[in-house]
Amino acid sequence: MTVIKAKKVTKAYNGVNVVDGIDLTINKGEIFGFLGRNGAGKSTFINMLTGIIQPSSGSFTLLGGDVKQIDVKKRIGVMPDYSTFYGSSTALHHLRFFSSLSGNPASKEACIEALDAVGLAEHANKKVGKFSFGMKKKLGVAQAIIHDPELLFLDEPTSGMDAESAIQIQQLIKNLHKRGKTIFLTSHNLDEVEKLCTRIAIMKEGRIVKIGTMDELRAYYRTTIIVKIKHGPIPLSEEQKLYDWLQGKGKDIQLGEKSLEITVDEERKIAEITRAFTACKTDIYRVEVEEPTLEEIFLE
Ligand SMILES: Nc1ncnc2c1ncn2[C@@H]1O[C@H](COP(=O)(O)OP(=O)(O)OP(=O)(O)O)[C@@H](O)[C@H]1O
Repeated sequence: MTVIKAKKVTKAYNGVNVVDGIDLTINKGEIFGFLGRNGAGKSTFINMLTGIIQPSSGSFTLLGGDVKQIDVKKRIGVMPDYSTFYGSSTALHHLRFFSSLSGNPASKEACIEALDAVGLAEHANKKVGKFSFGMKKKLGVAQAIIHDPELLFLDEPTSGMDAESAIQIQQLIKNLHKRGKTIFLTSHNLDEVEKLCTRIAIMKEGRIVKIGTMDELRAYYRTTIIVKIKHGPIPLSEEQKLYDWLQGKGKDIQLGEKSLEITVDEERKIAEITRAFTACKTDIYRVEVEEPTLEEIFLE
C-alpha cells in the first residue's frame, strides 16, 4: 500500500528551487531514510509533507489523502521543533495538552507509556524548561507517537543525544517498524541510517540523486572491494607465480605466508582468486569481503 506519493514537489525561495521536482513513492512498513548534506533540502521537503509549508508546485498524498484533512492528520505523527515547548509545563502535561489539540486527548496512562518508550517516564512530572537538549528531543519523539500514528516523520531524532539514549530511540523505531508503522527519517548519522532503514534516498541540491536499499546502493557504487583471505602454506614453487598472477587481478596486494589482502573491482574476481589458491594446492580457511559503508557511498 502506498503511504506517501509525491509528484514533482518543488519549493522555491527567491527564485531558487531548494526542493526541485521530487517524485517519490513510499510504501507501508518502510523505514525510509532521507540523507543529504546541510542545506540539501531535506527539512523543506519534510515540512511540505507535514503541511507546515506549502509547495510552490507539484502535489502529494499521505495515506491516500490530503495532509490538510483532519482524518489524515490524526494518522500521522510529526516530531515537533522543540523550541515550541512550554518550559513551565511538565512532560506529562505537555503531552496531554498537545494530544488534546488533535481532538483526540491521550489518557494519562497513554502519556506515561509514550514517555516510557523514549526513556522519560521518571521525568514525567519534571518541568520541560529543566530538560536537557537530548531530553527535549525524546519528548518530541514521544509527542510524535502519542496517538499511535500509522506514518511517522522523524527529522534527526537522535542528533545531540548521548549514545545510550540514541540506541533507545533506534530500538523504539525498530519496534514501531515491527508493528507495521511507516517511518520517514532524516539523520546525519549514516551508521544509524544504514542500520535502521529499509530504503534510502540521497538528496543533493533539492533533488534525489540516488535511491534504493542499502544493497542496491552498494552495488551501484561498488568499485573497490577489499578481499582478505586466510590460507594455508603456499608451495614455494608456486608463490612467485601466484603473486604475478594476482597483479593482473587487483591492486594493493599484500601476500603473506598465511594471508592475502587484495583490492578488486568486481565480485567475480573473488571466485577467480580462490580458484587460483586451490590450483596451487593451498587451503583457504577464511574469506572476508569489506563492502563500502554508507559513509563511503555518501562521500562519493
Ligand atoms: N524560509 C526560507 N527562506 C529562504 N530560504 C530557505 C528557507 N528555508 C530553507 N531555505 C533554504 O533552503 C535550502 C534547504 O534548506 P533545508 O533546511 O531544507 O536543508 P536541510 O537538508 O534540511 O539541511 P540541514 O541538514 O542543515 O537541516 C537551504 O539553502 C536553506 O537556506
